[in-house]
Amino acid sequence: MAIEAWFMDDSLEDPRLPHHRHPKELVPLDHLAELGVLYWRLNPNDYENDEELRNIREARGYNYMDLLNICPEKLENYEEKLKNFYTEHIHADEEIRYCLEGSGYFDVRDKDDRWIRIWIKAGDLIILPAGIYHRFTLDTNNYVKLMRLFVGEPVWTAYNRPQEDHPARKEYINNLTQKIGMPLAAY
Ligand SMILES: CSCCC(=O)C(=O)O
Ligand SMILES: [Fe+2]
Repeated sequence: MAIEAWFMDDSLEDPRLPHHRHPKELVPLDHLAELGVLYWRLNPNDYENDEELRNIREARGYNYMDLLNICPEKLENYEEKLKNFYTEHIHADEEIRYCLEGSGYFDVRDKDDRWIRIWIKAGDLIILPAGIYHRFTLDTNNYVKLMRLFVGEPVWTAYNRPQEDHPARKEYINNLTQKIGMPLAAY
């Protein structure tokens, strides 16, 4: 089954709940592609020898790789990190995450500033473009093991919203406007 994504409700309940709207409003993958979010489904078993992953890394220049276990036992400053992950932010570079075990939610803002929740599970590799507002939370399963990829020396700096004057944000909005072919008054 492909990755699932949906528009979120406005409730302030526990972020680890799904936060579907009622009735559910699912978001098709091509809608995510319009926002510059890319996605692959890979085989997470034996990822060290996976040719598909190797090809993606080669094609996109992802020479840096590390693994991140998000659970209280394995992640230092667990609470604080999770709080930061769930604070809306952008980066100057792509955010590339490959889920090897467990699951979690990447929330991204669409062109109308609505939250889209993307549910990633083992085998899902997603790329968020530089400059897209996003955040991350675990789901009620409370565990994820992620591979992080990067071009060159990794920079994980998060710039919290608002960042309308950040060059990466400006460029992102520019690309988005060109893709859609009309000005975005809201920005
Ligand atoms: C740890 S995965 C996702 C959290 C995030 O957005 C980030 O690391 O910048
Ligand atoms: Fe991020």
